[in-house]
Amino acid sequence: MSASDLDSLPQTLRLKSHPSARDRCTSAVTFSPGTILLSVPALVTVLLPAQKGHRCDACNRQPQNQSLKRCTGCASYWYCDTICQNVHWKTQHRKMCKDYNLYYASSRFQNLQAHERMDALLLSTLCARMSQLELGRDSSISTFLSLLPGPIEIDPPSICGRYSISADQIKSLYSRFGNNNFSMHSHFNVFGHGIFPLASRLFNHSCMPNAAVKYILSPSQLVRMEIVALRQIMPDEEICIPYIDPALLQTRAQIFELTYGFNCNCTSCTFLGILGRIPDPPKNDPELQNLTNMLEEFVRNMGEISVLQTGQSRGFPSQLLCVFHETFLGDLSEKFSASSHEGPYDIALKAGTTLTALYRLIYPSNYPQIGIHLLEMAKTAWNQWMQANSDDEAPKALALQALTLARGILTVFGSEGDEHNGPLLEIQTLGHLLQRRDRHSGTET
Ligand SMILES: C[S@@+](CC[C@H](N)C(=O)[O-])C[C@H]1O[C@@H](n2cnc3c(N)ncnc32)[C@H](O)[C@@H]1O
Repeated sequence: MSASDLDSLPQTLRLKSHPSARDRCTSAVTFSPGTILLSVPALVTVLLPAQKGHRCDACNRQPQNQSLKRCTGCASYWYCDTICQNVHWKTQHRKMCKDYNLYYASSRFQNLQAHERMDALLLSTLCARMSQLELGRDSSISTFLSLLPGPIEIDPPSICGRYSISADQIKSLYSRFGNNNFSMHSHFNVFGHGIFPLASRLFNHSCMPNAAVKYILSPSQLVRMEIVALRQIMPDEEICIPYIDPALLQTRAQIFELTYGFNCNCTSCTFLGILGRIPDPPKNDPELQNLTNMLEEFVRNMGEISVLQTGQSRGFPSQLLCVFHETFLGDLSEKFSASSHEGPYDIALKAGTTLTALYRLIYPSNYPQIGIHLLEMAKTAWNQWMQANSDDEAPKALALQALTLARGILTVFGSEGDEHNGPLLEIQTLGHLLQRRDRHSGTET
């Protein structure tokens, strides 16, 4: 491959060999939590169908107080303004515009499943981009072609537009899709799929990652991916990101094998491997109550570092094994979501407290999902405080405590996605309300 993409690697990162994953990215320095380890622009992106017309097809932002303008050629692509339209036209759309509507309506596209359609559009866009650049001479495309192919060979879908790219080259591009491409999100809601070759080349997976991925949306620019340190990373430590949600405790091994072609041997997988088969959680209330009490107490005494991060299973109470059953987490989240907005708030807060303990066990510290959950807990406790008739100030104290923890975690992750309505803004607003509002008079004190 052209070495240029790796030549532009920040001096703080090193690529070293890995026994089974070819290479691994290590740190050359000590990174503190919240440091941006890498920032790279997308090679190409495609919006989810539900986002079309709501986000700009070039910069992927959701503009406020401004309507998007349609491409006058195909009327199927939307832009903030002529700057975004020109960027997109020059980098990819020119080669697809004329054929897009016929292709989209064709049975060869309509017969595809939703995820295959996203792949077909991303592959078409990648080919359009390649044919507008000099084939193979662009460092990002060379990097993409140097990525490890996925474990299963699948025929590529037929694509939109005509390019001087051979069927073999298209096959070769598509063989890298399943295990290298990214779902992009803004405030933890997925809005599209994107290709970021250098990030794919560098970062292996861990279920206890020390870094996480976020997306920066800016006017007139393609989306940027940033890799953020979740904790202190020491020199020579491998930097890993999560490819999928580590909370998929039972199904993740199969996903790694089928989609990515590896067996994960991170501390979390080692821990679960030693403990063996995960039993079903109890169904009846008293037993469930005992279990949740035990889990919360275990996590309270666990300290900052989870046992799934140390991989040390000695002393882990066997009665707690069933909390790793995916149905346990699923049932708790359902219970919390069902009553966190409209109540009964005490039921939501009880399920939410157990869920916080479970998250602290299965995710590394500062993992953004814990922060998002704590923010929801703070909002629920606020709702309870607003609704209560008594002088009980406990919900307010809980809201403040959850908000402080959420702020700490989400500040490490930093700003990302759309510039409006993000969790950091919600934290600021709720913090302001909690500090200044008197529940009884509804006035600021
Ligand atoms: C996005 S690439 C990661 C970069 C890769 N190490 C390289 O040298 O290009 C994804 C592929 O890397 C390998 N991989 C990633 N994480 C791994 C892990 N934790 N253990 C073993 N292999 C891994 C798998 O082959 C996977 O399909």
